[in-house]
Amino acid sequence: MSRHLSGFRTVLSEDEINRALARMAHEVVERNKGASGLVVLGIPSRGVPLAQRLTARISSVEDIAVPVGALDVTMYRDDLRLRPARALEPTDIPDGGVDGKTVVLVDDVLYSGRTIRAALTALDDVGRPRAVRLAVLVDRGHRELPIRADHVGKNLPTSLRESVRVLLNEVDGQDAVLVGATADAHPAPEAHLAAGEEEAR
Ligand SMILES: O=P(O)(O)OC[C@H]1O[C@H](OP(=O)(O)OP(=O)(O)O)[C@H](O)[C@@H]1O
Ligand SMILES: O=c1cc[nH]c(=O)[nH]1
Repeated sequence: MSRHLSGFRTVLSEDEINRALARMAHEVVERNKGASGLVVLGIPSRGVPLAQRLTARISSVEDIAVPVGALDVTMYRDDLRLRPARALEPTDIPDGGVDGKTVVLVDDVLYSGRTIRAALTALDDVGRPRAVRLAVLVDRGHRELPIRADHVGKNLPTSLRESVRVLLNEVDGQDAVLVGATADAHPAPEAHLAAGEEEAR
């Protein structure tokens, strides 16, 4: 159980996160038939350290350096007016860019899919990859857009009233994935609640 959040239960421990990332790294290499031509981009905030960890594992599997960076999607969101203002985070595209490369986007949680839609639009302003793939630590369901992940650490069926919290050492001083009911963190999209749609898919 987390030391930080009462009412939340642990669904992935530090060891389980490490194992999930190791598996995902092998999957990425398998799908790409190696690690050449890959560019890994994390979506701030916690997607960035996850991208760095995933890339380190891919590099060690294949024994080549894989470029890793960050892609901020803040200004590309379609819900800017519906959410509290957020600070911009750095975008850091590795030397060599993304043109003709296979970009692996990395995020901690996949939920409505709107963050990934924004990432695809942000990527348009960076270049034209050969392909874009998506790796997420947790897929909690409840998509609002036709977006799916290629590599998933854990599929986690959730209620719309629950929130998933990913804690990472680099940011939080602890590795864990927690789920719990909350009134504040990731409210369910209004449309779902208005329609009375509540429980796990
Ligand atoms: O699929 P979606 O509905 O877009 O939700 C997923 C996004 O929500 C969280 O980010 P959040 O906006 O909470 O900010 P964070 O990156 O600082 O955690 C999470 O990190 C994903 O980026
Ligand atoms: O529960 C959720 C939903 C979106 N993003 C998160 O980090 N957690």
